[in-house]
Amino acid sequence: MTTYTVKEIFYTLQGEGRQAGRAAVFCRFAGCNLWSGREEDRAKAVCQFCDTDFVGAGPDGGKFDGAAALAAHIAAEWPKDAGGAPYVVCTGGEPLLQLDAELVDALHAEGFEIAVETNGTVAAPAGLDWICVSPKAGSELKQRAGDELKLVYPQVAQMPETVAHLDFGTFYLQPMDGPDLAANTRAAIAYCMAHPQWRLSVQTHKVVNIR
Ligand SMILES: C[S@@+](CC[C@H](N)C(=O)[O-])C[C@H]1O[C@@H](n2cnc3c(N)ncnc32)[C@H](O)[C@@H]1O
Ligand SMILES: Nc1nc2[nH]cc(C(=O)O)c2c(=O)[nH]1
Ligand code: SF4
Ligand SMILES: [Mg+2]
Repeated sequence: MTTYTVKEIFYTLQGEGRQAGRAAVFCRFAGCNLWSGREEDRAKAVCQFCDTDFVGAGPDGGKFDGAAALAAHIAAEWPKDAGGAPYVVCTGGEPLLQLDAELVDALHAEGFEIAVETNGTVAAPAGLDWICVSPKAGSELKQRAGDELKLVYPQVAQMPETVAHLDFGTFYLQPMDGPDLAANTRAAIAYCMAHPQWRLSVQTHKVVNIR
């Protein structure tokens, strides 16, 4: 039986991209292939700008034995008899290191539409309902099609021109959060206005101060 290692599970609104504003259960898997998650390793990591703690187990996290057990735990976070389509966002860390066909089936059996937020270095399993790929400079992109491509901007070695031709429904620039957020936002706005294929993705959950 597969054991899944989960940092946290929580109910909130999707803050980013095309589904922003939609109620969702977030399942944040522990671990990533582009950074250990330890601050002392950040400067030598492939991905150095991560805004997320995905190490260990936090609220409602831990180890889950089997897809059915994890899917049941996720389903328990969705409000009962509330209407709307149950929606789960699998993120991390890197969710595709753990999200497999068994878990896809188990989440569908619980009635969920399944979204994933991935760095694209691992091909997605079949059957996902929404694929968001966020390419990272210095990594090899294996998942080259999906519903939205959401590029954190700017990344000098991964500018929009390098991925604009890929097979995605919508193309987003998401300003890199950190000390230069204001300047990065201005630069992303200028790029989108000069290249209308691209749209701006604001991290709205940070603006309204929810998880
Ligand atoms: C924490 S990642 C987890 C999923 C996956 N590992 C990935 O990178 O797509 C979730 C989203 O946050 C984005 N992100 C991470 N750090 C960011 C930052 N400092 N500013 C803006 N977006 C960031 C990622 O690019 C990704 O779209
Ligand atoms: N509200 C909210 N929306 C999000 N969209 C993507 C997130 C992520 O960390 O993957 C995220 C997150 O952490 N919180
Ligand atoms: S790939 Fe995603 S989870 Fe991993 S370090 Fe980068 S932003 Fe964070
Ligand atoms: Mg986040």
